[in-house]
Amino acid sequence: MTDLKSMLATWAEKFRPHAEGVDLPPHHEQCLGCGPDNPHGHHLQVRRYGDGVVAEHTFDNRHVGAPGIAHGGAVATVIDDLYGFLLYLVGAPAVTRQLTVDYRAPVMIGTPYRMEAGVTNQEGRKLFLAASLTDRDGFLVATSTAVFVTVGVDHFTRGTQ
Ligand SMILES: CCCCCCCC(=O)SCCNC(=O)CCNC(=O)[C@H](O)C(C)(C)COP(=O)(O)OP(=O)(O)OC[C@H]1O[C@@H](n2cnc3c(N)ncnc32)[C@H](O)[C@@H]1OP(=O)(O)O
Repeated sequence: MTDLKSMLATWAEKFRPHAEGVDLPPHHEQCLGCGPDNPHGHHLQVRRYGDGVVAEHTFDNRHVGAPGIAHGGAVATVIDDLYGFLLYLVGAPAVTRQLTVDYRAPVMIGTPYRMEAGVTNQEGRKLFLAASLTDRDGFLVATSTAVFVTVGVDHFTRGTQ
């Protein structure tokens, strides 16, 4: 299990501008969205793309809802985690206050999708975010918006009390 101390020790290296196209580091090793050591996780790999972030992602049989189709909650999980990489570029930790997903078409198991996310507006502590998921033909499968609220490190100590 990732402890808070080791997670925070790596944050200065994460919450800074990263070069275009580079792989961004996971939030921590056990993160459900991107942690490489979480056997139940999505192992999302994300790159900086201009002012936003991009990932190519394929859902597998651990994430099935209806046969052959990704569970909507799994799709929302990955989108939520993708937003978490924008925080590196913003330069401050934040958490999801509101997340909406418009499921325009089924997300198929075993099919690669391109996911993009960016910041549409920032007002004080509030970050307004948007994301999209498209297939290889550029067909729009899902769109999303979210409101994240920046928090201090003390927010994360709650999980260790
Ligand atoms: C390190 C990053 C890892 C990223 C991993 C992926 C993301 C995640 O999974 S995060 C986990 C899920 N999210 C959570 O657990 C968060 C739970 N919620 C909370 O802890 C609190 O509600 C928290 C911290 C978000 C906000 O609480 P608090 O600090 O009291 O702020 P609060 O005053 O309620 O709201 C802050 C501002 O947001 C505004 N706001 C709240 N909800 C909304 C909304 N839906 N739309 C627009 N604005 C909103 C408020 O009006 C307020 O605005 P202003 O400052 O102008 O008055």
